[in-house]
Amino acid sequence: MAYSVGILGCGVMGQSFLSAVQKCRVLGTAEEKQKLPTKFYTTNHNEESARNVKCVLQENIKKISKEEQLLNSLGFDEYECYTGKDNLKLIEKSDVVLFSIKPYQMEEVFNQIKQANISLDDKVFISLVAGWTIDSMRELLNNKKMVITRLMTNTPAKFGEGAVVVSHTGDEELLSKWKGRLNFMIEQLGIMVELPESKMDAATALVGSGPAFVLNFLEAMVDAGLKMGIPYKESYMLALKTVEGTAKMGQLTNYTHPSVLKHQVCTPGGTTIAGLVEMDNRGVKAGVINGITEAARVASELGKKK
Ligand SMILES: NC(=O)C1=CN([C@@H]2O[C@H](COP(=O)(O)OP(=O)(O)OC[C@H]3O[C@@H](n4cnc5c(N)ncnc54)[C@H](OP(=O)(O)O)[C@@H]3O)[C@@H](O)[C@H]2O)C=CC1
Ligand SMILES: O=C(O)[C@@H]1CCC=N1
Repeated sequence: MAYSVGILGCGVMGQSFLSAVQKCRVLGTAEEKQKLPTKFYTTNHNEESARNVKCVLQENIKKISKEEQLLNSLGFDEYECYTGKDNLKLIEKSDVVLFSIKPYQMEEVFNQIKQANISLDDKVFISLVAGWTIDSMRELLNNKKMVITRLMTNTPAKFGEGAVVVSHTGDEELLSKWKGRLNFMIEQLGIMVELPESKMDAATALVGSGPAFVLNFLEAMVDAGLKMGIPYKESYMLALKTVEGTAKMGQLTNYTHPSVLKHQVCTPGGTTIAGLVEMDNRGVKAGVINGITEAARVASELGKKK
């Protein structure tokens, strides 16, 4: 069944979502493409950003296909970019609506939707918005039946390299109709796990904010290389490959506990244990744990600030 997707708030994350889905639309098999939307609508706050979304996506396609193809030659039946004033038009035209506006913009937009009296039972709402619970969305919409999915991912999702946490809710019959297609579309963002919605604030901290934490560590590694006289580019390349290689090693050893892999690097009386002890003295590990749990605490507060 052909279906349409509207991205309400097509900024950093909305564009990441579109880029990942678009990549499969361009490169996927015929069977895969059948599970993806054929029509896309997007809204942005202002006219210039709305126009820019189309340019960004056209550029993406050129990069993926390495050919001068046009959006409409790639199996997109329809593609339109609106401004925030047309959010209701986007919702009316879309079977699935992805909300990727900021948390403080949600209440106004949801009130607009409620006042417009659009029939919602056959629509699917997906929210990427940190802190907003499914219950709070259902309450504002006064709808108990429709499928509402919460999604948390991160900026690497743009390249299909995201970590994704998803929770689906809604009427059982509607869910069974949609779940397969929604999961296939969402899997284009990266590795996906389904968890209860109660874990979404934790996911927001670990996954959503995660790239910034990893980049903070990476920046420190690059700076350390520079301090020891390694030129910037070489320092960045080496630090990046060390992070990437270590991440892959975790996967390739079937998720062997990090402490076991860490032990393999430590020569008695050697460099690594000296470095680790110094980092422990400076509270690096406790700082990371406290930083991530503090991010989760803030996530739990975001939906309450109305
Ligand atoms: N950034 C991240 O790493 C992650 C963010 N999130 C969540 O994703 C959501 C979006 O974040 P992010 O993409 O970073 O934010 P951005 O500011 O990049 O995107 C928000 C978009 O919403 C548009 N917008 C604003 N008001 C309206 C309106 N009334 N109607 C329609 N569109 C509107 C803006 O338009 P314009 O371009 O014209 O300003 C903008 O493009 C947030 O809720 C955040 O919690 C989740 C995971 C990771
Ligand atoms: O910083 C934030 O609030 C958002 C949510 C996760 C990543 N960015």
